[in-house]
Amino acid sequence: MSKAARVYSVARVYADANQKRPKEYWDYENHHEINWGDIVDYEIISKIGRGKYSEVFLGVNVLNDQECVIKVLKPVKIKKIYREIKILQNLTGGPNIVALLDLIQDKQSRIPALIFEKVNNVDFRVLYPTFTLSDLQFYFMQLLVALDYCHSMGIIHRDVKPQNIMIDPTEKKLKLIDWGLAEFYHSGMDYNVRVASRYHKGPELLVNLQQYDYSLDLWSVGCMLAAIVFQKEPFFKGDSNNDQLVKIAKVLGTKDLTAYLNKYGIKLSSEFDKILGNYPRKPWASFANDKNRAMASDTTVVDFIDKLVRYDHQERLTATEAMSHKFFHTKF
Ligand SMILES: Nc1ncnc2c1ncn2[C@@H]1O[C@H](COP(=O)(O)OP(=O)(O)OP(=O)(O)O)[C@@H](O)[C@H]1O
Repeated sequence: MSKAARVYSVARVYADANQKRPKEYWDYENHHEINWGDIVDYEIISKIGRGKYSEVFLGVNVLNDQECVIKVLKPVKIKKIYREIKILQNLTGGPNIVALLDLIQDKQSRIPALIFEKVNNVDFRVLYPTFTLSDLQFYFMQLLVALDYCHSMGIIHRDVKPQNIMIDPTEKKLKLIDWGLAEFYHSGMDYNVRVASRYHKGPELLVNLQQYDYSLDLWSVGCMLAAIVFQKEPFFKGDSNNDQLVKIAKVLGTKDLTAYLNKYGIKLSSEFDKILGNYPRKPWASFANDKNRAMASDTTVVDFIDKLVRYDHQERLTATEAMSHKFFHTKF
């Protein structure tokens, strides 16, 4: 991230969230006090996941017999590690945010590991197909509560996707995890667009609009909701980053994409000349079919998707606005 020569986009909400807080809150490169816990307090039980940046284990805290999740970081830039830790320290205790319980470090390799509360997650490929509109209302509200909280704390998650949302349906609990790509928002900064996973990348990332903000996370929420409602997982399935934009344009149309680029003075890379056609806007109703009719025929949920899945990041509902949408105030 770097200071921009031209400021062309500023967040509609929480633009000064970090500016009004002390430097120690957001300056993760220069302010990092870590009180390392004791590695002997934890034992590994089994491996539960492997990400790009870590290996994740189910563990136990032998002092209190509590299960936990141990995320052993792979060697990455130390700045990225400090950023994830600082963000987790700032957000732990917040609603529907996974709690960081401890930090440990291997004595020899000095490799750090993060200890988290464990969520009895049910895989989204199993869970989402069982959802009713009333479940969607409940869990998407919980997700928005988490996002509104992190945004109000000046933090963009930048990797919202089903794999990073842990849901325990028995306890009706949702936790937003994986803050490894999250970043502090400062207005007038140019950010790296190589964030989020392809299917959930907002148009801003795909057209190289670097002054994006919290609204990036709301695009990803819209993609997730559209995938469930229309039973099309993922909703936009690009074969590459450029193809991802083409897939989006085949739904939202080329005209609105051009208007978006013009509004912020962005020029599309010439790589798109050969692959981007002139597509009309596809009405949401055209995604309804016999299989998804139960949900896709509800006008409130479709209107909600429509207000999230917008090219223009400033047009999308903010997390606060989303929570007031009539979808959440309808009795199903
Ligand atoms: N608190 C938790 N409770 C239960 N399971 C968890 C928890 N934290 C992580 N996991 C599991 O471990 C996986 C990887 O965790 P995480 O996303 O934090 O790692 P990552 O290396 O950043 O992953 P990626 O490269 O996919 O972004 C998750 O998708 C999830 O299945």
